[in-house]
Amino acid sequence: MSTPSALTAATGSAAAPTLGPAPAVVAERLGKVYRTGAGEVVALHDVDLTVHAGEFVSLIGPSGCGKSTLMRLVADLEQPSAGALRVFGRDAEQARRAQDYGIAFQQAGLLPWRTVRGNVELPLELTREPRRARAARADELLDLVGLREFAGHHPHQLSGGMQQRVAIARSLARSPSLLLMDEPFGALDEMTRERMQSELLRIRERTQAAVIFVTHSIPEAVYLSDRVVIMSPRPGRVRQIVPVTLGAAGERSEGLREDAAFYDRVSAVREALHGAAVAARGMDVR
Ligand SMILES: Nc1ncnc2c1ncn2[C@@H]1O[C@H](COP(=O)(O)OP(=O)(O)OP(=O)(O)O)[C@@H](O)[C@H]1O
Repeated sequence: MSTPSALTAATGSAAAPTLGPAPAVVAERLGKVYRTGAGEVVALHDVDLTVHAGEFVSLIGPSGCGKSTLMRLVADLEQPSAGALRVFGRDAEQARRAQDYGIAFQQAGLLPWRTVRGNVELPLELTREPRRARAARADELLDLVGLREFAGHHPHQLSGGMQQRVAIARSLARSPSLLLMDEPFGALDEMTRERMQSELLRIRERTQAAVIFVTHSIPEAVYLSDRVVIMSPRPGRVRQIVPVTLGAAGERSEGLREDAAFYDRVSAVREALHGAAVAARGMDVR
């Protein structure tokens, strides 16, 4: 069950006066039911969430609670069964056509027959960007993720972390105002993962894009986010939203991971997650 205060915090800005840029994402009473041969699966029910322009929000919750489904709805890869969804004030299909967002999911999803440069340039080719502009943009992005010298390599010649960096560079090709990242670091070892998190903070500081980030790691969510959204077990709802308040992306250094304020936020998210699980078990006992 969602707490009223969490929902108020989550949706408050949906009704706020339209000052400043439109929120990156507004979901109102969003629902998704999958219909399969074996019956119906209610993946999301009454999800209310606002992600502000430039904000970093992580989604965390038990396996199967609908995190990826929510991302797929925002990306217009699935259609909602109920409720409303706006991406920068447009519906999800318009936002996809306007290329308001970039996507980086767990599998880097690179085309193996293309070079690193070819992969990064792909979104620009699809929109028929002139060759020279494409090359210049790819150079810029490969610099940003520290892979310029690997431009001519193919994905299989790179480590997992490097492949993810290529995927992130590609997701930034059209300078999106929103990045959708579904467990992008899930398959990486701990050291590489921490390095990638720091890089993502740096990239975010440079691009000022809003980010919706799915993860199973509480410390990762806290280290990266402005707010952590805790979802309840299926059918997924927003159970609670934990503000992180550890400073801007550019102010978060490696040392923060040892900071008492960091541990405090990690505990707050852990308790909220635990509360969501207990509440769900309570609901099941009927
Ligand atoms: N295409 C589909 N058809 C039928 N059911 C689906 C489909 N995609 C997802 N589901 C179901 O919807 C529910 C939510 O799935 P989803 O992948 O969104 O969860 P998740 O929170 O991202 O899980 P995880 O943390 O394990 O990645 C699950 O019960 C899943 O089995």
